[in-house]
Amino acid sequence: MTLSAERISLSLGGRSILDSVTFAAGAGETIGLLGPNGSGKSTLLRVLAGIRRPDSGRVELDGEDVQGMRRARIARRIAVVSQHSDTEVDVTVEDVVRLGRIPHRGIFGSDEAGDAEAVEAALLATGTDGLRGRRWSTLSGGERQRTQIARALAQQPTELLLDEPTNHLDIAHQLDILALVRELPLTSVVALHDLNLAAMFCDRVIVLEQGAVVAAGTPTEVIDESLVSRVYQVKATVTADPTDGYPTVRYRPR
Ligand SMILES: Nc1ncnc2c1ncn2[C@@H]1O[C@H](COP(=O)(O)OP(=O)(O)OP(=O)(O)O)[C@@H](O)[C@H]1O
Repeated sequence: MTLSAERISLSLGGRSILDSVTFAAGAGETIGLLGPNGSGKSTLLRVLAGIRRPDSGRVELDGEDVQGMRRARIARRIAVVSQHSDTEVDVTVEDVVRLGRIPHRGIFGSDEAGDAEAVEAALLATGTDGLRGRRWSTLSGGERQRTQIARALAQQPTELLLDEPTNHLDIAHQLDILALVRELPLTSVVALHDLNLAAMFCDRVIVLEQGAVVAAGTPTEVIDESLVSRVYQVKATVTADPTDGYPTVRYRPR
């Protein structure tokens, strides 16, 4: 269960958006995708999910080219939580989570017991079981985000791609969602802005700047004062947390 990108390049509107991006996520790894606004994180996630075709390079799922795979087959493997997941129809939380089961429906219908079990497990894991009957339009931003993550989990993917999943979440839910992602036996690629959370929950991080990978490795190897200053143009003090050793970033005013 590995997802890899090999020299992915993509231009949009005459501008280079992804520039020869290469990386491989091993089975069960949580990879943090870091980089400033507009550095190409969401675009790379879309390419990894087979939603956007790169100009050159290839994405492989267990060694197979994603571009050659049927959509339904990709959807049984890869679940995506995008930044602006929304729904036009005013359905309930449970209905949204149940959408995650669509890729598993065969021509002879679905495994109803399996579907119900997956939906239940996803609701429980994300703490949305208490919201199951609530209408989407009545949910807060954080509740919507957790519902979308539940939908992705109900899909029972082997790879999970999340675009800023902690957006809108309070601190407790940020910690809970990232702990959950890390504990799941899935390969996850997570776009994140918060370097401290990335340090706490990612096995490895990849840093993009103007579409190119400028650093990659464990959070301890990558997240340091020079990176924060070079890539984000922010002065910071980075220390190793005395308890767990993770790099801890304290920003200075600009
Ligand atoms: N369809 C498009 N046409 C032209 N430019 C695009 C298109 N989609 C994205 N871009 C540009 O590609 C660049 C990368 O965008 P992307 O959304 O991947 O960045 P990001 O790192 O996810 O940013 P953020 O942190 O702000 O979410 C941006 O400059 C964006 O304006």
